[in-house]
Amino acid sequence: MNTPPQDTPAPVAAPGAPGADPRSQRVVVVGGGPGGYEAALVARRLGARVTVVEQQGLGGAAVLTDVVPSKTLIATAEWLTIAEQGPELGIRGGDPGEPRDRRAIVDLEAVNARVLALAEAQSADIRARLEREGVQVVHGRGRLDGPSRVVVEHDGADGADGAGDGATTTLDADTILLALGATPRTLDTAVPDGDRILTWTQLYRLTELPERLIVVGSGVTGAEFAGAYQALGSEVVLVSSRDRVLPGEDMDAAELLEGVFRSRGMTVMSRSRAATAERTADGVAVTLADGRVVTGSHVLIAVGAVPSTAGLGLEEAGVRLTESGHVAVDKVSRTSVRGIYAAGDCTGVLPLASVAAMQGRIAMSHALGDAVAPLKLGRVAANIFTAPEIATVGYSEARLREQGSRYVTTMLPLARNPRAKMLGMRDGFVKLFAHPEAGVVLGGVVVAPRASELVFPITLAVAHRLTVDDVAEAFTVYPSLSGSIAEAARVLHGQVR
Ligand SMILES: Cc1cc2nc3c(=O)[nH]c(=O)nc-3n(C[C@H](O)[C@H](O)[C@H](O)COP(=O)(O)OP(=O)(O)OC[C@H]3O[C@@H](n4cnc5c(N)ncnc54)[C@H](O)[C@@H]3O)c2cc1C
Ligand SMILES: NC(=O)c1ccc[n+]([C@@H]2O[C@H](COP(=O)([O-])OP(=O)(O)OC[C@H]3O[C@@H](n4cnc5c(N)ncnc54)[C@H](O)[C@@H]3O)[C@@H](O)[C@H]2O)c1
Repeated sequence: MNTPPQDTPAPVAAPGAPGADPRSQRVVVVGGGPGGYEAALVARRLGARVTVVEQQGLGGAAVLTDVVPSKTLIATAEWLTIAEQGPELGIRGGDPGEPRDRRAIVDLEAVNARVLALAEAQSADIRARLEREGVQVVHGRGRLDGPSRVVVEHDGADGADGAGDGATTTLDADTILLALGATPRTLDTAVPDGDRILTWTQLYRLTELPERLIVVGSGVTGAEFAGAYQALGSEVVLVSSRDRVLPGEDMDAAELLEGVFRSRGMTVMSRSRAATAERTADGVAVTLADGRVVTGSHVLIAVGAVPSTAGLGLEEAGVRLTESGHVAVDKVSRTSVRGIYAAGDCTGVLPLASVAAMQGRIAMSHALGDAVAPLKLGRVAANIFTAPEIATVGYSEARLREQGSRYVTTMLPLARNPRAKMLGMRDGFVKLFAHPEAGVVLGGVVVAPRASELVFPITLAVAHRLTVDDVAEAFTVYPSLSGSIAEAARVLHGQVR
């Protein structure tokens, strides 16, 4: 898990505490992604008058272009990966065939239509929920006009606001939450055209599978899409500027995944920085910094994201931004301006939907004088939706080493687990980290199909400071994949003194 240090602006008093009646508080949330809409619900529950300003659609990038669409696409890829086991498990004709043969059975237009319909429906559900709870939703682009006012610029796209091009609405606020999110980082020398040179938000317009997809960037986004498109039937070249895929993740997990990618026929180019991407007569050409040229039918640029904080009057209002343009916040989501909070990807704390939502909830509890516990990054659970999935929780091994913490660890290969053998699963492992004397579980990594579901017992152990003996003594079903978690805890029992 990646846990960048948090900036700590000078402490300021919570505007709603102590004694202020939340019902007299006007809260304006700018940005309706998980950071914003979860916060709006908490603020309403605490009795405040709440307005959410959103320019794109409720649910934000998480629902409309990032989490929901990518995981829905990956669901189709996952079915094809499972079907590969068909012949081994005695199913005649169950094998979807070599990746290139899948082009005949995958209807990408139908896949993407499903993806987009699901995202739209979820966005509509969130809007309906907010309105049902009494949150006012205003469509438009919000910007700060000083420390306690938001001006909304309308583009006329939402008739419900009765506002047209150039019209503005002014919202005065006691508390403002900035939940602005981020957008794909692009390279000046690889300008996306939405057709052959693509960002991840543009992938869902494709009606046919890319014949040969070049993925630039081997972070979580690049790895997830490279794996998914390969499973769907595209030939995939993954261009990684670093030594290995997933440079920020558990090294054993990243090495295992890279091995799986290669064994499935993916070309993984490490220490290869893309310098330019250009259209050719029938596709694209990516030129690497060392002069090599990689050709393909399409290229996906997945080189990170930039916070959506520019041009919104933040610094003019006194909100301190970091060098990378993120809003500097402390562990209760306060910015450098009293009454202005920030949550989610625009803060750069840890770009996950779950963390954004938690930061937003914490901000509102703090602002409105409710009980609040600061954000604890050492407990976050995350998952990389590749095949196999990589789920992590708590402290990573890199972090434990970095901070000089003493720990004991064990890693059990999934191939030894009886249920995994029955299911024909080979690639994966369970790894636990624990304190060498107290035996408290500090973190863990699960690499397995559906690791996102399997990791929860470790999440509970980390959240409640359970020991390896607590985990080892709990019953697990026989046979089950989660049996490996209890088994790993039993191994660690012998190492804890
Ligand atoms: C491809 C991909 C897959 C991902 N998958 C996962 C995953 O599986 N699990 C996970 O936990 N995380 C995942 N993430 C990360 C996750 O998407 C983000 O952490 C999450 O979206 C952050 O939520 P947010 O509320 O900060 O911002 P966003 O979801 O980006 O929402 C911000 C909203 O604010 C709006 N906005 C911005 N500026 C203004 C303005 N001035 N006025 C009005 N509205 C404005 C934007 O239009 C947007 O709708 C993924 C990211 C990517 C790129
Ligand atoms: N499943 C999930 O929860 C999920 C999925 C996707 C993203 N995310 C979140 O988003 C964050 C960002 O992930 P990301 O992958 O979008 O960005 P990232 O910044 O983590 O990775 C981008 C990668 O691109 C490489 N790169 C940059 N320029 C390059 C070039 N010119 N040529 C080749 N490689 C180049 C970088 O070295 C880096 O490794 C993650 O840390 C994660 O928190 C989460």
